[in-house]
Amino acid sequence: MLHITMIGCGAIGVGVLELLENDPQLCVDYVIASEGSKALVRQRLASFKRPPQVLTALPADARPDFLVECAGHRAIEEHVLPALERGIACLIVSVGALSEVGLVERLEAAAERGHTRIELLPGAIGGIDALSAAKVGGLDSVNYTGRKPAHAWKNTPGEQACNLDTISEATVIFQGSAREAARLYPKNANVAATLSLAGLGLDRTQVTLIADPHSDENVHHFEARGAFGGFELSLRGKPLLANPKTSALTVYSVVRALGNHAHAISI
Ligand SMILES: NC(=O)C1=CN([C@@H]2O[C@H](COP(=O)(O)OP(=O)(O)OC[C@H]3O[C@@H](n4cnc5c(N)ncnc54)[C@H](O)[C@@H]3O)[C@@H](O)[C@H]2O)C=CC1
Ligand SMILES: O=C([O-])CC(=O)C(=O)O
Repeated sequence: MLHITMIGCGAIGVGVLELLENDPQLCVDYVIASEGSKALVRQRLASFKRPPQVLTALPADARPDFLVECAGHRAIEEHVLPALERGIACLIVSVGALSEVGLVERLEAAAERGHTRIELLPGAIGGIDALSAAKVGGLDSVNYTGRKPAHAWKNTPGEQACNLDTISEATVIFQGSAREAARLYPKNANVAATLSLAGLGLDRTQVTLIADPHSDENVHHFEARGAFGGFELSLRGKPLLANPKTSALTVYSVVRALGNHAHAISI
């Protein structure tokens, strides 16, 4: 059985725990929550058959097989970097955080010192295997379009680009590089950052973001061209009820990654 520690227990974390509850090969022993959310997280986990212990930091003597981050940028600084130094393999969901200058290098250095590894999860997007394989032969272009319901862009610069409450048709709220998208839309930058890291990097990956008052899905579309030929992928993700900015596929992506480590055959 693999022993897991999970950082963050919001929309993704709870979804993952629900799906792992009856898995005999995976056990989440600890959930790391921020001090202010500990009580709420304990309440969320009260109905679980084998609720993990809720702590604010990994105990010094704990040695989980994997630490899974489902919390955000600050959690990478607070928990992932120290865990890597301790030799604990980490799975990261908040890939958008890696757009911060220098963070990729710091994660690599910490993993090297701890003789361990970091796995960036595909989360809400698919086709990352094909894109990163295509990169080996050389890529010419990667263009990504993210289309979400208008209300999913609340509290972002999308509010300055248009009136999200009254637009009557799909409206482009951003066009530019993945680096600029990550700077302006840090909470919606995970897919753009994942495509950039797998493909052409933050400066050469082109991003368009759209607020669509008629959509109830998070639609991720990208087109890649290079020596391998070309491909395009459109993924219409259902948002999670608990957080409409997050697609349900992200939860399944975490469960798949953990299952691949636990089971004899990985796919
Ligand atoms: N790779 C991808 O495709 C996707 C990645 N994400 C990312 O996953 C992360 C989690 O998403 P959701 O579960 O929807 O968010 P959420 O807001 O529902 O839950 C996040 C939880 O993490 C906790 N948290 C925040 N900082 C923490 C810290 N320093 N230590 C411990 N706990 C902390 C919060 O209290 C909250 O309970 C976000 O960073 C989001 O951007 C979300 C969707 C797709
Ligand atoms: O669809 C999702 O779950 C998240 C998303 O757009 C992003 O962070 O890039």
